[in-house]
Amino acid sequence: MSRNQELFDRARGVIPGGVDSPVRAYGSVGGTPRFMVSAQGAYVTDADGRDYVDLVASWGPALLGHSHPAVIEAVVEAARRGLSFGAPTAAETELAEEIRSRVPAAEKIRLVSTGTEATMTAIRLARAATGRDLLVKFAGHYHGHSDGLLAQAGSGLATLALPGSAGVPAPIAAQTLVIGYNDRAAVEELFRAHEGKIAAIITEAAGANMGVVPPAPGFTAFLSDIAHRNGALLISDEVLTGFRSSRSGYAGVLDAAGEHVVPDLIAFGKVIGGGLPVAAVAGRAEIMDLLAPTGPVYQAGTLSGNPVAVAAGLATLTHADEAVYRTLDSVAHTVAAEASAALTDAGVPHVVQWAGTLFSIFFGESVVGGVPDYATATSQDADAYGRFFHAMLGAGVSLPPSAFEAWFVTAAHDDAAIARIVDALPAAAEAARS
Ligand SMILES: Cc1ncc(COP(=O)(O)O)c(C=O)c1O
Ligand SMILES: NCC(=O)CCC(=O)O
Repeated sequence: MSRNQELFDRARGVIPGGVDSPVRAYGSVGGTPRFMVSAQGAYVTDADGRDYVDLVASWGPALLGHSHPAVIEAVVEAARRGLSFGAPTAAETELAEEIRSRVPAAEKIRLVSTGTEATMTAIRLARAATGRDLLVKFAGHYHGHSDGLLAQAGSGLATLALPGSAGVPAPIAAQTLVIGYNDRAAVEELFRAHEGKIAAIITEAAGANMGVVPPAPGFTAFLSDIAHRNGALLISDEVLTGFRSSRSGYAGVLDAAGEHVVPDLIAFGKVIGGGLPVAAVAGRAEIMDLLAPTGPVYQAGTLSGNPVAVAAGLATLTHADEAVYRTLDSVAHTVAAEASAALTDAGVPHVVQWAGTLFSIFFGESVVGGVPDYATATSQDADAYGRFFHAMLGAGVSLPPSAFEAWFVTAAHDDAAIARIVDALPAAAEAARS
């Protein structure tokens, strides 16, 4: 028996499903999850000693590649000074300033530990600022696992085909109105039907938890306009896209396309922790100042702004210069083009979709015209993806174990790593077809 299997069997005896986050369980692709023991650059190594070119990147944070020397050094130095003080540190201000320098709409920033906390707090702030309760959310978008945000969510709920979560009180679920992404008429209808009651629209800056589904041109600006005309706020969730889609996240991609949108509140996570738990809620100063201790909205955290985690995030952002984003862009385009060519050669219908340097590939006849929303995303051929996934894994390439996730490249994916991916593609494309 493989060591991975042994560890999985043992884990299942004490951890529900053997995993601490459902997306790790290979639920939709089947098989035994790889238990990782180390990660360096573009590679992860499992308990059987096999290495894989990694296209998961810890689900986003490993922008520079795993265990980047500058990040490890910053973490070790910070750890030597102290693991946690429960008191403010200068580095928290430095990280907040670095975030604001890239995303000016983040006028003030509160650090938390997970993306879930960031969106949860953003919603509480929006409700406090508007004195309203209702929230508009898009089907297929994932904003973490707080009660109000699990209806028709992406990520693991999409993978496991769950419509929502048990254990959410009906009155709380009723505060969230879910509609299709990129559907302007549905948004207009909601604001008509619930006049004066909607606190905020929350949207992923670009959908990336049902596969990558970017906003249609003008859609995000439309959301901002309609929210503001109706006295509601726009919350942009950049937990996944932030500092990955571009240097300034998906906001930077929109800016470059001439669509300048200033969200009232923004959630960040993943890259700003560089692999350790840091996330943030940010936005207009007057709204952010509603947070305690300046305002009446309570939010707190024993380990918020933890010095070791902040050191990892700061080192990651400091090293993520223009050259890093050029590399990410070029690696992503090479991998996507090679994969698409192999699938075309094998006669597998598919479409590649982009959000800046982030992409994913949908398989199946129903997606070739493009995937604008969750209804189309769920029509994809997830079984074909599962066969493709396992063929790639067998050839030493670790893709996200779900058809509903983005493919994450890192700046450490060099020619050798890309060559291994390219060599694996023809057989994987054949497997997807059969
Ligand atoms: C867009 C988005 N928002 C929020 C979250 C939740 O973040 P976390 O897993 O850190 O709670 C995630 C990913 O997990 C995400 O992709
Ligand atoms: N795109 C999906 C995620 O990032 C979620 C990771 C997790 O829940 O473990």
